[in-house]
Amino acid sequence: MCGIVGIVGKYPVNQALYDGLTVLQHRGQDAAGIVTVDQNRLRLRKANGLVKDVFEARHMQRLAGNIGIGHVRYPTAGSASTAEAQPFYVNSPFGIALAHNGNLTNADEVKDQLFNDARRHVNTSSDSEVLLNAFAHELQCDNALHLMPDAIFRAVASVHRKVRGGYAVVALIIGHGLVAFRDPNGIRPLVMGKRETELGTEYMVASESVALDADGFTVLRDVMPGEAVYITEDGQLYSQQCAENPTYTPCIFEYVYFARPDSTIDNVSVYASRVNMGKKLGQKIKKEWAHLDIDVVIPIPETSNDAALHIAHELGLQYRQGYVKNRYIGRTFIMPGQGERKKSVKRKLNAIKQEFRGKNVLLVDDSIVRGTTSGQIIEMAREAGASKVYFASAAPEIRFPNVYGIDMPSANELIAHGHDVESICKIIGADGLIFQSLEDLIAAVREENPAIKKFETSVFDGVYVTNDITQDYLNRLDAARNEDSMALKAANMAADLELYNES
Ligand SMILES: O=P(O)(O)OC[C@H]1O[C@H](OP(=O)(O)OP(=O)(O)O)[C@H](O)[C@@H]1O
Ligand SMILES: NC(=O)CC[C@H](N)C(=O)O
Ligand SMILES: [Mg+2]
Repeated sequence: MCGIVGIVGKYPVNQALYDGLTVLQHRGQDAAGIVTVDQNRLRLRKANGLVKDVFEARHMQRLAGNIGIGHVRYPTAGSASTAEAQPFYVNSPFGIALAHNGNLTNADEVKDQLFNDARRHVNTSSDSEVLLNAFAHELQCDNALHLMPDAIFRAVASVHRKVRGGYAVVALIIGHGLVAFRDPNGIRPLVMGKRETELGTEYMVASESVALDADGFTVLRDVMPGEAVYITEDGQLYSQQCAENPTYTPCIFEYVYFARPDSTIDNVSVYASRVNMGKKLGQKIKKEWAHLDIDVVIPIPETSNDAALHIAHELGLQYRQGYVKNRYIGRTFIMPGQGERKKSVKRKLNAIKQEFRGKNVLLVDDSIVRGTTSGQIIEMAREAGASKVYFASAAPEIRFPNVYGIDMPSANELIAHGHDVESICKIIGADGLIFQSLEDLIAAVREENPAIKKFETSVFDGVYVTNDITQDYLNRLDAARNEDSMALKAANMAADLELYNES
């Protein structure tokens, strides 16, 4: 789940882009990049690493200009090479840079088509470079010296017809301005806002509203599924629905795990949805586990904190922060490779013994994906002296791969795949395990915005909203991106000479 930002300002935007990316760091920890336009030229800095490490003072000085976009990456396609850090760039037409959150499900076909139709070469294995070329190709078809808003919207409409999957996009077109668009199902989030200055209105788009808050922009609204927004260099704002049959189907996992609680996505406060998840799961526990003698509720920091507190309230039990989180270690789930993830749990979390000794504890997490966290955390609870360790997950069992921008490519790596609750409980070593039902999860989020009738819930139910996911596709995805093939790719990567090679 990457993070994207874009600003059309009246003053230099480098610092605001940097600050926006910093508060979106939880969406991608692997690479970061910024592109600005200065005197008709694109200025680029991108590299692997956290925002604070990628941009040094000398890079920030180079990133001049009042208009720019930025990206933090969590790879879901291609490799982890610096060459696949974003934004990507093509020089024709006009000079375009693009940043993408999401994942295309027909990138290979589109890539072949672009070569056959337009002799366009895509140099990396990133689906985002394919998306950029698809957009550039459609803009090129117009053949005008300067594109009017209608031409840009026509190009986005053609992109919607040709590419499939999840995508929220920001792009810069030299001599024109910033274009932002969202896939026709609205799987990935995108919000826009504005800020008044003495020189006029500045506009910003971002994956989450928290980036707008950090930069002092006020939220105007979400970009609608299928909609495109075009803000010219001098600050004229145009928007148009570009999809033929848009549906409002945002990814429910944003609310479960990805987004920050202080963000509002599609008019749903992420925090409020997590409170609701806690309340609903608390009620279920009360009903189904009335016979259990739980002493205390303990969250697994940090995403589960809000849900856990409300489970405790429902049960009338104490909520205790039994684990301390090392603030210098990032999120485990979005780390590349199971080895890294496994090692990081113990470096990241440590138990406070007094909260466990002789007690029956209920540990709460937002979700169980590969079981990396839960298995180790339960072991820690026992080592700290817990008598019984029960476990509750605020999301249902994750049994199916994700194809829209979350790196869960292989069903076999999911702990719930092919297992019922009892056997998952055994594998993670708990004395009892309970999951939220999908119905309750959907209700928890919908309560905050009933206008959303449906969510993208494929990891829980195997229903893919783009209607193009076959077992054959999932098999190919698994073969290309499971742990073993990614490890092999990483080993071979050092031998690749990258086209993008600036430091
Ligand atoms: O079953 P797993 O494969 O371990 O994945 C699920 C865990 O990973 C995430 O935590 P993470 O450390 O990424 O972030 P957090 O600090 O925001 O909770 C999530 O909150 C769960 O704790
Ligand atoms: N998580 C994402 O949004 C990833 C974007 C893109 N598919 C990449 O791998 O770079
Ligand atoms: Mg967690």
